[in-house]
Amino acid sequence: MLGTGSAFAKTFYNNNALLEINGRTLLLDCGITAPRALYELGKTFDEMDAVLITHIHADHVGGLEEFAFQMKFVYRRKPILYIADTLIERLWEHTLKGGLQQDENRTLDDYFEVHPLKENQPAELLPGLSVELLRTPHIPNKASYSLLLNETFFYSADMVFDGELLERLVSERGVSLIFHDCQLHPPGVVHADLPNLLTLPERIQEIVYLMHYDDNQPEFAGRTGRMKFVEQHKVYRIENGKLV
Ligand SMILES: Nc1ccn([C@@H]2O[C@@H]3COP(=O)(O)O[C@H]3[C@H]2O)c(=O)n1
Ligand SMILES: [Zn+2]
Ligand SMILES: [Zn+2]
Repeated sequence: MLGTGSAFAKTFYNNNALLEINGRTLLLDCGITAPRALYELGKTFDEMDAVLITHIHADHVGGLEEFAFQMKFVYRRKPILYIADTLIERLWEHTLKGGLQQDENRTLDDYFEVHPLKENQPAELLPGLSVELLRTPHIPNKASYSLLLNETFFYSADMVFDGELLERLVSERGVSLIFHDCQLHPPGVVHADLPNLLTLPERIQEIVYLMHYDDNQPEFAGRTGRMKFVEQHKVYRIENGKLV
């Protein structure tokens, strides 16, 4: 985990991750703090084979301008950008164009090999890694996509609590591991809050790991039921859909 913090956290970096599989690396969201977090882990943008964006908030896309510029002018390579088809225009027009456009014609395609993803359609993003985008509620009228990785690992984008979805993912889709954003203090208007997550049955809590939390997270040690916190800069090994 590059970071496990909320958008406003200062002692934790933005909730971004590296997914490594068969020698390839996917950057999972690229927030404002991603360049710094990579640097502290001794990694460079050149080590990323692709980046996947869940939704357009700065803690998930704010590092993309530096990523694009470094890849173009330092590493001289076009990385793959995986993103929902519905977000492509918005990402360029509303987030990146101001910094990246240098002449009239320069677009997202000049910096990234853009691979649009469709929701509910699994795609193999790296050899051995399938990803299905699930549109989950975050901000009204603003698309945000959680991820189903290799059919077994649910990684929430920012989303409000949806206990029924989690139940269905476990009982009908065979999900065996859940990393979920968690706002520690209610009310979770645009995120799942801890009291809501604590209403999950224990058998689901057992497989839930909490992330995207505020700086006061240490105060909540021992107050998360059967759920555990995802830890920043920790490497998690996942085999057959389970942490090992
Ligand atoms: N309608 C909104 C929009 C945003 N926010 C806060 O701003 C943050 C943006 O990044 P985030 O990680 O989605 O968390 C959002 C809320 O803290 C919020 O609380 N309500
Ligand atoms: Zn966020
Ligand atoms: Zn968000």
